[in-house]
Amino acid sequence: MADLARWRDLSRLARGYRRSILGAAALSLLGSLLALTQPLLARVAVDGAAAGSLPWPVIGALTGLFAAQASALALARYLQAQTGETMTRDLRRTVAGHLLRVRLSVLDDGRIGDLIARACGDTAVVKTLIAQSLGTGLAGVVGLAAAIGLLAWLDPWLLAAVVVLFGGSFGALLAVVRRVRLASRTASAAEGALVADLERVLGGIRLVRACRTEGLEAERLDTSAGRVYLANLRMAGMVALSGPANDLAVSGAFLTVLLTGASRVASGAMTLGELVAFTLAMTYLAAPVYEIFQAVGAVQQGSGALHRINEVLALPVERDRTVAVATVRGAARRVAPVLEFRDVWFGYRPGRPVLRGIGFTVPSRGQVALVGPSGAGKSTIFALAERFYDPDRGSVLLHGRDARFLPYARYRASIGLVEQDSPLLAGTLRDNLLYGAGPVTSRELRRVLAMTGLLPVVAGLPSGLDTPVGEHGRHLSGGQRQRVAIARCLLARPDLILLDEPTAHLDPDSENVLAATLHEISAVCALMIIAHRFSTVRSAERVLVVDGGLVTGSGTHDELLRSSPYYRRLAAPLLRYG
Ligand SMILES: Nc1ncnc2c1ncn2[C@@H]1O[C@H](COP(=O)(O)OP(=O)(O)OP(=O)(O)O)[C@@H](O)[C@H]1O
Repeated sequence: MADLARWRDLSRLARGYRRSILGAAALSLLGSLLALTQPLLARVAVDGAAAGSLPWPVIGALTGLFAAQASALALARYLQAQTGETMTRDLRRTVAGHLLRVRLSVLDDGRIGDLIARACGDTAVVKTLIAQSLGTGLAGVVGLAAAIGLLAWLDPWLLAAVVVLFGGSFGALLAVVRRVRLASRTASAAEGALVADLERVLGGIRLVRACRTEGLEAERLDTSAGRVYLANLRMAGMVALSGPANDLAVSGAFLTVLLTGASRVASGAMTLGELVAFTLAMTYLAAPVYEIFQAVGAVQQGSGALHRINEVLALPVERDRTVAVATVRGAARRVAPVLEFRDVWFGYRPGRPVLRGIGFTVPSRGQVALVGPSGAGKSTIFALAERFYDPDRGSVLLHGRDARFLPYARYRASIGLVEQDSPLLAGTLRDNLLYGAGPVTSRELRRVLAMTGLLPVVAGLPSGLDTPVGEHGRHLSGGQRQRVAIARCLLARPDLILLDEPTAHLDPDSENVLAATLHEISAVCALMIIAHRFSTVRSAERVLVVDGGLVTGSGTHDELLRSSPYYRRLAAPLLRYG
């Protein structure tokens, strides 16, 4: 059953490349057939030479056949390699495209490094499968049948001896091939784990250095590398085992043919030319047998990789519902809140709700501040507002429309997100500002830079907007990164910006710049802020108190100070340090 599924997967994969696979198979076959005619000519040449005259036209034809065979095989190999490369490229595109759309809940659990290994390593294994197996295997089967036919025609008795010897090694090899598949899957999984470990360590290299855990991490990587080594070694052992078995069968067969043949030539039952022709034809038997084994081995290995790729392609992706939704325009857009949570329940794990019936609205202008103790669910509210996750119950509405029925791209175009650590991509400052923004005029860019207080920053950089920001924007300060992230959001012209305020202390100047920026922004679009600073809470038109996955209070700062003892307690540190 599993075998059937494997061949089905393979044939589905090969469907789009049928022409080049068949072309390569035809060329390989042509090479094999050209090879098979050589023993017949060799027999005439050797018998002629034994009789005392060299038949030059036959020798010329034989040389021509050698050249034609070599050319056909070279072309076949190139075509196979090209098909393998094309297929790998297409598979990588498909896997990468799929990974970019995979649901975030899946990525929360999955090991990113392992997914990278599958997208890069396993797709390359599949290439080997294609390059080695499909075309060659097909040609090998036909070539084997033709070689057996020729040998039977030359001498059926000698062939019987050969078949017995080859048959034994065939059985032994089949047993090995099955184990190779399992070992290959283990090796790929171990390799995925190693890449995942490396990705984790390099991603947190500053933490590793600061905690002086290089030795510990090196040990872990050693262990993972050791697992890959062992799995590959086991596979190599099995492949190596099959080699001598094959060689033994081939040597035995040759010896038997030469000994039996020599006595038959001596007794006059066979000419020397016939024995040479048979021996030559036998060498052409070994090649297809080898090709078939290689193909079966490659299919076993490749199907392990294909299985891992199929697992990635089976991961659920964000899919737009096919419901026509009219754009909300004009008055309706102005009247409806830009964002509404209506009795939203959500948990990362089944039966463990983090949000327990959250409800609030965000008007189309002004600032709404979210405050609450650590772990209350503030970031989770942002994650649902961005539709990184879907609510388990209740609904999120954008301009009064249920978010579930809006295309993801359209929904997210309306909502900008500025995370606390404001990750930037490597590239120039301009690249980062315009990332995902669409066409932007230089006037607009200047206006946003002024609004976010970035003009002096840009002026101070060696190449202005074209200065590289370094990996994750490390050449910029935390505050500057935050403002670049805000500017990037603004350039995409969203209706609402979600901003997770930095917890780190800002100097008074930076804090004033940020407060002024937020004030200006809230005049052009709605702003929802996870607030860590008294100044932010104070200037918000509305404050939402989130506690234990519920909104437990709502109003202005002053109203809440009067009405909510809990808020008073919560705001005390803000009042003290803000
Ligand atoms: N990706 C996740 N997978 C599983 N649980 C999560 C995940 N993210 C958050 N949680 C859990 O959900 C709860 C709410 O977390 P959340 O980050 O929303 O709180 P928060 O109010 O933003 O906290 P803080 O102010 O400390 O950032 C916490 O118990 C947290 O452990």
